[in-house]
Amino acid sequence: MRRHGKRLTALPGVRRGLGWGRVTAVALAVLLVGQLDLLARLIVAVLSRSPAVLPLAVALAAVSVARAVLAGCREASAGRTAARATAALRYRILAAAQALGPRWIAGRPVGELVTLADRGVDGLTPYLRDHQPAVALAAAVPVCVLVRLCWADPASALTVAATLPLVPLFGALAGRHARAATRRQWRRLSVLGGHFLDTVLGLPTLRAFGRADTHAVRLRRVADDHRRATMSALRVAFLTALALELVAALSLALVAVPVGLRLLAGRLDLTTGLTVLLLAPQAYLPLRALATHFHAAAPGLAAADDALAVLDAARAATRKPAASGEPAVTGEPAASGEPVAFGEPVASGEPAASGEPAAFGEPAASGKPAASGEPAGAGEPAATGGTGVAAGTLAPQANPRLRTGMGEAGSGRRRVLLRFEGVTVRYPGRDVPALCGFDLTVAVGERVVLTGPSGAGKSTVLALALGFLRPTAGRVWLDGTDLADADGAALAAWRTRIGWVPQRPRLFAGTLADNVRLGAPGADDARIRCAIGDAALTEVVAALPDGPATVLGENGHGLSAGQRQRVALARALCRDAPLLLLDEPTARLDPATESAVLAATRRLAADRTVLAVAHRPALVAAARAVPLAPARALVPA
Ligand SMILES: Nc1ncnc2c1ncn2[C@@H]1O[C@H](COP(=O)(O)OP(=O)(O)OP(=O)(O)O)[C@@H](O)[C@H]1O
Repeated sequence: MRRHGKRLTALPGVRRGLGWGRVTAVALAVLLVGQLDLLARLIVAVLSRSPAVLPLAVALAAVSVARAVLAGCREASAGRTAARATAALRYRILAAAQALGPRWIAGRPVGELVTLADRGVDGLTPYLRDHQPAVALAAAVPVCVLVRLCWADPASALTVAATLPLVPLFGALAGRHARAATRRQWRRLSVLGGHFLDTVLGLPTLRAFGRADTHAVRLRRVADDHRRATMSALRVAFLTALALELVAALSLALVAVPVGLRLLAGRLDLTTGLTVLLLAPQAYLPLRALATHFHAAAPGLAAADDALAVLDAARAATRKPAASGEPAVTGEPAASGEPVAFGEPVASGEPAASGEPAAFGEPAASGKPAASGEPAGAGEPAATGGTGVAAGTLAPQANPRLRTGMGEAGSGRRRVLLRFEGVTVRYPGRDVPALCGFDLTVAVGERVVLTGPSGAGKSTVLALALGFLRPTAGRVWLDGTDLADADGAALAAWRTRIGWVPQRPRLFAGTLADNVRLGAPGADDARIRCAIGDAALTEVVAALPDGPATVLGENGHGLSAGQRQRVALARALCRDAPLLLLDEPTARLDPATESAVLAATRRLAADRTVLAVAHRPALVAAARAVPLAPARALVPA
């Protein structure tokens, strides 16, 4: 519990809410003692027909109202705190998932993440709304009651003080089992959520292959596991409550019986006896309530483990390493294999580190490589391109030349936008790396197409360029910034300059225009229409009932796979980004549509940098081809 406490209190409003909860707990404890004290006196006054009845009744009514109002305010505040904190945590989980990227999300059952962000985070409400305020009450009330009992009857106070620790002691013993049981229950629930969503999403496939029944049986088995885990958690909760009731009842008997005997023997006055009998149960009550709230909060705390793990993973993934090597801004030629800093020109046509040929359609080398030792950034005439911008700047519009790539070609020098140096990527749990010692340099304005057999690591290269992955070895330079040095904000800025068409594009429920606008939230209708036209979608959209305003179903339901691909292309084109990353943009298209999309892509690529993956010769013919061999072929046996 303490493990989470500190981190959960860092959520917005929680610290203030807990502070207010502690203050009101003390006030409520004082009011409770006063209320019961007055009640005891009032009963005695009524029995003895004392004239103090009226003032005592008025005082009791006033204290009762004050207590009720304070308790109401406290509950409302706790509810508000919990709602605010859970909303913030949910947002952070989604932001963390976004920072971790699609590869991380794809690596775990999507239903688990949904269950975590939904029911898991909801489970924290009882912890923040009920359990935390109950902790404050459990600390304040017994102390106030004991102080009052000490004053009224020290013998009873001693009995209460001696038996009171038994309640938290039994609670803690049972709590250990409860924590393990609820942890098991939460695990089963997330597995169930994952299976359920996987089954629903894959229902068409399952039905087509006649496997829906088998999956239903599996789902039932997982649901049974969850039911058993839930029953086990409930059993622990019921047994704990029973044990605590017994402890409290026995403890009260130890207080009440002597008080009764002393009352009968006339060794205790009625007011004191009544005060003790009314107050003593109140010392145990908040501790028993705390145990109940603990059981209600336990599932949320189990989910908090997972939520904090996701946030930690995102922090680790986007943390800027302390002393990683800075790129040497020395002005050495790119071919020397040294890292090239942002703003450093590369001689056009000069073989890159990987020994690739000059970019397609670009004039051959006309400029000499910068002499070693010559400062790369400074001292270059502005017209020759790529100068004067500090290394590490991934922000958009860092250099307007990036927009077009013009000028560099003319001057014979082109600035390096992307550079992979001896990059190796090994996915967790895989013996063979996905990429091994990969080298590639992409200059501004270049069009490069990665080719190679399935599994050669083409999509992995794009994931590195997007900053979704970090290399196991080697370096990736994103516009002169080492990917290893790029933190979350730098990567977010870098991605604003990228138009990306993934291999399996994801469309969202909403209008077709909204799906295209996702790439450029401020785009007006004319720009959307233009992007739709460029992606050869005009006829498709015209045939839809409401044109671009037609509402699509989940993941573009209502469009063919090829049409969905083109919507994703339109989204990337609409973004008007200087760098396009295309992962098989024309897969799933018929030859006629493919050539229309290719023509549009080539037109747009004319003033952009393009790194594409393609098996089809049509796209390869329009750019510099970089063949990739599967890494296992490069790894010595
Ligand atoms: N998340 C992952 N976890 C483990 N291994 C992965 C993961 N993603 C990819 N791989 C492995 O890495 C290798 C390269 O995958 P990648 O998707 O980059 O290949 P590709 O060349 O794009 O293939 P295709 O042409 O079929 O899309 C493959 O062997 C694949 O099995």
